[in-house]
Amino acid sequence: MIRTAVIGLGTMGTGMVATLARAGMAVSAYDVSADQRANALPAISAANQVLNALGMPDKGGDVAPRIVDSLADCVADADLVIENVPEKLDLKVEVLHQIDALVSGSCVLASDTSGIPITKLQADVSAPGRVIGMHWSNPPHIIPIIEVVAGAQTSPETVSWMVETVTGLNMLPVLVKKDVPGFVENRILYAIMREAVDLVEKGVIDAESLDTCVSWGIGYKLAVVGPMALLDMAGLDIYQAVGSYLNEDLCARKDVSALIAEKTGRGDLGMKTGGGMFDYTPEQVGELRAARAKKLVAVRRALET
Ligand SMILES: NC(=O)C1=CN([C@@H]2O[C@H](COP(=O)(O)OP(=O)(O)OC[C@H]3O[C@@H](n4cnc5c(N)ncnc54)[C@H](O)[C@@H]3O)[C@@H](O)[C@H]2O)C=CC1
Ligand SMILES: Cc1ncc(C(=O)O)c(C(=O)O)c1O
Repeated sequence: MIRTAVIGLGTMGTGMVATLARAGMAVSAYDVSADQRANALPAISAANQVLNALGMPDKGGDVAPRIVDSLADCVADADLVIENVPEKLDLKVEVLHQIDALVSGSCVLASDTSGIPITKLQADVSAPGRVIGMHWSNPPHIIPIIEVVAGAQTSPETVSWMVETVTGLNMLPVLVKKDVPGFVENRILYAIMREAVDLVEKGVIDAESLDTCVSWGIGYKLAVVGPMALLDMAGLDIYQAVGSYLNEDLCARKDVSALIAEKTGRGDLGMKTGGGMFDYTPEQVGELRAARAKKLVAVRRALET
């Protein structure tokens, strides 16, 4: 049995814990915040309900995840530690450094970073060969892909072990061949996000209609026909013709838009604070999560056929 420790129980941590436990791993989890630790078990239980709806085999039996109040206790005896703290380079380097001092020489240190190059995260660790990117997608218990990313010093054995481990979770490992910022998934997502925010900011479309356009247009289509296959479906001549006047007009700003900077500056971070691009009551947050999970389960079922 693989013993896994999850560090950070925010948006990503609890669904991850449910997925790992479900696959038969012994899971312990830690968050620096007592509130987050207190809220973790109900969130893990909600994720488990979704895994039931997905028909995921339960290899975990009676072994419930342990939520602990010290990092040392959490990672003691772990074969795999998944770092899942906020996306700040210094914080991640510090947390990995602390974990490194607490684990055995064979423990794999994985990071769920959204796109910080793994080469930067392994620089301050005693055995950099065991550090690897394990990038889940939100909600982590529903979206089946996990990007596996080697840094410059990651060993081939760690990469093979991670690919096998991800497969054992009933997830789809996607091996990223170069340690580029954002890996693959977020390079694509952030190209879309930059253009989407720019269109709303410029008043070309309102936020709600933008979502309708993307979800029922390219979102729906790309789930079935990936971008490379879509080129062939549309015709490369069409892409050549449209790209030759459109590419130069697309948003190419290097900073993050003022609209987002203003909102984050005010603490409007989205569902976790009750307001972001849209507003939410606590009840609506719960209802939206459940409704979206139900739809994602149905779509995944349909796509798997
Ligand atoms: N939110 C998303 O859609 C996705 C996020 N990620 C990445 O996953 C990581 C975590 O993201 P979220 O869960 O969204 O963040 P979050 O802010 O919701 O949760 C982070 C948690 O880490 C805890 N924490 C902070 N410092 C800590 C420390 N020293 N030790 C233990 N716990 C600590 C916080 O209390 C918080 O509960 C980030 O690197 C993020 O970029 C990856 C995929 C998707
Ligand atoms: C806005 C945003 N940023 C990062 C990620 C990620 O995959 O790291 C996600 C996600 O959906 O998983 C995201 O929505």
